[in-house]
Amino acid sequence: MAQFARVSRSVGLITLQNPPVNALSALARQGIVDAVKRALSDPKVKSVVICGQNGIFCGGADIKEFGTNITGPPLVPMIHAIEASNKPVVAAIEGSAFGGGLELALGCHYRVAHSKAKLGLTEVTLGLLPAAGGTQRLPRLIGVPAALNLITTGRHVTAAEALQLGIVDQVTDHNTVDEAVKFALSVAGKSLDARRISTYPCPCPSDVDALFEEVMQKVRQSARGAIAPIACVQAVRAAATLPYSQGMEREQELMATLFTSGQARALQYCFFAQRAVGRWSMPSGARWDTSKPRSIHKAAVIGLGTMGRGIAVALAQTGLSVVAVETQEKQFMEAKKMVSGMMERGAKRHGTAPPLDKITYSQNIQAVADVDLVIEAVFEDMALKEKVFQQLSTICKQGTFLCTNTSALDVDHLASQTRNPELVVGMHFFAPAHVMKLLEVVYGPRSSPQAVATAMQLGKKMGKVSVAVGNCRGFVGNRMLKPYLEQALFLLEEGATPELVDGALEEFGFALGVFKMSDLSGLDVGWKVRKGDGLVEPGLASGPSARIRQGRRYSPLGDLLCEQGRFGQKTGQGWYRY
Ligand SMILES: CC(C)(COP(=O)(O)OP(=O)(O)OC[C@H]1O[C@@H](n2cnc3c(N)ncnc32)[C@H](O)[C@@H]1OP(=O)(O)O)[C@@H](O)C(=O)NCCC(=O)NCCSC(=O)/C=C/CCCCCCCCCCCCC(=O)O
Repeated sequence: MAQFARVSRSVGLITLQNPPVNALSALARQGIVDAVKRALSDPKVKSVVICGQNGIFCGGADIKEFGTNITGPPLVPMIHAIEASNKPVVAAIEGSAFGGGLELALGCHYRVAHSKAKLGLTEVTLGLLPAAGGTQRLPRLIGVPAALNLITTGRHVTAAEALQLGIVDQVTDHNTVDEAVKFALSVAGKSLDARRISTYPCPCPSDVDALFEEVMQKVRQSARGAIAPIACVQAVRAAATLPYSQGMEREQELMATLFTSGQARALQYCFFAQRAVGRWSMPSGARWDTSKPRSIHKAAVIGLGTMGRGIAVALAQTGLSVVAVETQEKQFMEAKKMVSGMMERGAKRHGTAPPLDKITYSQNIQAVADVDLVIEAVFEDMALKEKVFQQLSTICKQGTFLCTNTSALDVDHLASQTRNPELVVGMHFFAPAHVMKLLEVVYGPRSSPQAVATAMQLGKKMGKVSVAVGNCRGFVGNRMLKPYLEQALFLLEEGATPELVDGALEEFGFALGVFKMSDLSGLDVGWKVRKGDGLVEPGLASGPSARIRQGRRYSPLGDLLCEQGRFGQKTGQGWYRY
C-alpha cells in the first residue's frame, strides 16, 4: 500500500497506493511505516519524498475504519516518526490532501503542491477534529485565527491560498513529484531544526482569552448544535496555551468524545450515502455504470416563479447557456431583476463575476427550440403542465430532454403528452433551488436510461446530490416532509407559535425552521395538492369535524392562511410578515 523506490540516486520516494483516494487504512499506514524505516536506514538515501499514486496525495484517514476495531500502526506516532527523521521529508501534494492526509503533510519538513491541488482539515464535516496533530501543528504554522477558520469549517483551500497562508513552501504547474524530488535534492543535508512544526511556538495574540471567547461565541452560533466545531476550538485553544505534548493529549481527549458520538456517525453515514446514490438503478435493470449520459450545453427553464428563478441561476452558475421563459408580463419583469440580483449576490460571496450573460430571457416559449434540455417549472397544475409539455414536444429539436420540476404530479402522465415519452424525467429541486443540494431525478416507466443518466449527470455538474427515485406521489423528499409539516401544524394547535417551533428546530441544527421554510417555498403549492386530494372543501374549515379528514387528524391552519392570500414570502405574508 506504499511503495518505496530510490530515485535521482539519493531521494527515497514513498508512493501511497490505496485507490481510489490513497486513504490511510491500516495497511496503508503499515506501508508508510515500513517505507519510512527503509528510507531512513538506507545510507544512500539523503532525503525523502512522500506522494500519492494516480494524481491524489491522500484523502485522509480511512473513514470506513471508523466504528470498527481499528488495527495497524496509529497515525500520530507514524507522523511523529516522519517529523523526527534526520533526513528531510518533502510532501508532494497533487489532487487532494484532506484530513489525515494534510496532517501527514504537516509532519513532513517541506510541502510542494501542484497549482490545482486542494488542501483542508475536513474532519469537522465528519463530526470529528484533526486528531493526528492537525489542531496542534496548523496553528503553530499559520497562526491561531487562520487555523481556527480552516479547522472549524473544514473548508478546502487552493494551492495558491495555501502558499499565501504558509501551509506549503512551493507551488508548481509542472510534474509535482519531479519538482518535489528536485526540492528534496536541494535540501539534503540541511539542518531540520527549524522545520519541525511541533517545536514551533504558537504565534498568538496577547489576549488569548478574549479571542477564544469571541470565536467560541461565533462558532456556537454557526454550528447550530454541532459539537465538533466546538471541540475544534477547544483543541486549538490547547495549542495556543499549552506545550505541544499537552496539547496533543487534549486533542486526543476531545477526539475520544467525538469519535463515538451520534453526530459523527450520522455525518459519516451521510458522506457514504451521498456517494451511494450515484450508483442508481431502475426496475428495468438500467444502471449508472451502463447508461451513457448526453452532454448538455444549452438548457431552458419554463416559468420564472420562485423555483424557476433558482433553477435558472443554478444552471447559469454551472456555465450552461440558459433560455429563461416566462409568459406573464409582470412576473417576467420581476423575475429578470430577481435572477440578476441572485447571481450578483452569489458572485460577490465567491469573489467571481456574475454569469449574467449566460441567461437570455424570453416571453415566448418558441425560444427553447434549439436547447438540449428543458426544465419546466410552471405552477403546480396538471392542466397547465400538460399544455406546456404538448407545446415543448412540438417546438423542441429532436432529442431534447423534457424535465419537470413537479413536486408531486405524475411524471408518466406528462410524458404521455409528448411524442417521445422516453425523453421525459422529473428534475425536482428544493427551494431555494440555487442553494439546496438535493435533487430528485424522477423516472417513469417510459423514461430512457439515457434521460435518467443525463439528468443525474447534470445535477452533479450543478453541485447537487442527485437521487434517482420512482414516480410516485410526492416522490421521496415530500413524502418525508409531509409528516414533519403535519406535526408542526399540530404543535400550533396545541399552543406553540411558529417562532417557537422554528426556534427549536434551528437550535437543534436545521438551517431554517419548518414555517420559515414553508414561507420560502410558497404555501400555495401544498394547498393546491391538498385541494386535489379532496382535503380542502368549502365549509370544511369550520365545524366540529374540521380537524378530522379522511379518517385522520388534520390541521386546516395552512388552508386558512392561503384563503387570505398569504402564500409566504412571495406575497409578503405567510406564517410570518415580510
Ligand atoms: C475529494 C475526495 C478525496 C475525492 O473526491 P472524488 O474524486 O469526487 O471521489 P469520491 O466519489 O468522493 O470518492 C471516491 C471513493 O472513495 C471513497 N473515499 C473518499 N475518501 C475516503 C476516505 N477518507 N476514507 C474512505 N473512503 C473514502 C468514497 O467513499 C468513494 O467510494 P464509494 O463510492 O463510497 O465506494 C473526496 O472523496 C473526499 O472529500 N473525501 C473525504 C476527505 C475527508 O474528509 N477526509 C478526512 C477523513 S477523516 C480524517 O482524516 C481524520 C484524521 C484524524 C485522525 C483519525 C484517527 C482515528 C482514530 C482515533 C481514535 C481516537 C478515539 C478513541 C475512542 C476511544 O477511546 O474509544
